[in-house]
Amino acid sequence: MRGRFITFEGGEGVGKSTQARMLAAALEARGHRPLLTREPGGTPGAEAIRTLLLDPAQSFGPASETLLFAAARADHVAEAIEPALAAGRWVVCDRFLDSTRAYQGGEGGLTDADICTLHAVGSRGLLPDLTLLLSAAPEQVADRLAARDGDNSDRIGGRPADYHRAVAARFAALAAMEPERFRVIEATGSPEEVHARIMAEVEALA
Ligand SMILES: Nc1ncnc2c1ncn2[C@@H]1O[C@H](COP(=O)(O)OP(=O)(O)OP(=O)(O)O)[C@@H](O)[C@H]1O
Ligand SMILES: Cc1cn([C@H]2C[C@H](O)[C@@H](COP(=O)(O)O)O2)c(=O)[nH]c1=O
Repeated sequence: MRGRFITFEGGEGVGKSTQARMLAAALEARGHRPLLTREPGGTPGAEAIRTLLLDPAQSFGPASETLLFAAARADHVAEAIEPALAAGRWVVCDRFLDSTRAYQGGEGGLTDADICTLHAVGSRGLLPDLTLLLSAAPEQVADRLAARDGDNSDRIGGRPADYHRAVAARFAALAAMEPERFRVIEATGSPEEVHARIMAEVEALA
């Protein structure tokens, strides 16, 4: 039986990586052998593209930035995600297509339709079974981010607050457009409290 594909989405510092690790551990405790992975990245080639994309010393126009995310994803899907799903493993991925739609869509580069076309060509249109959108106001996670990053934001995380507000609005719009795939998870409270909300959604999937 094909495995399940679960993605975590949301803005900077809302707790996606923390919750992805907690979900993978919970699945392991239930006897699964999940693949825990991330974007951009997850394969040697995609990790190399990640280094380029997040390097503050690099500069890309909106279209080239979008194409690089799509190229990294195509490699990740072909080399890691699809083989794991085909082998019956669950895949837990920290960011995926919806991050490109929210971060690069509407920024003067490619349209949402263009991004979905690229995904159809590069990654055979693979969509998650469940997308967990972690939601918290930027001011609610500002302390977390400051403690984790200090002044060391990457090329995209370091963009102005207005950009990140627009990203949050696009995530919310995507979740409203696809309620069958998305679950919006309140990301405030302790990691354990957020994890319990997530497990309630994952139980419903299994
Ligand atoms: N529920 C929580 N309460 C308090 N701190 C948290 C919580 N969840 C995560 N953190 C801490 O906040 C910081 C950001 O969390 P994490 O790296 O999981 O977020 P993220 O969404 O993956 O961020 P980014 O997209 O910027 O990589 C980390 O230092 C983490 O330990
Ligand atoms: C997949 C993807 C990511 N981004 C941005 C979002 C973040 O600023 C970085 C990734 O860093 P993280 O610490 O691993 O969350 O990249 C993006 O703009 N578009 C995408 O498709």
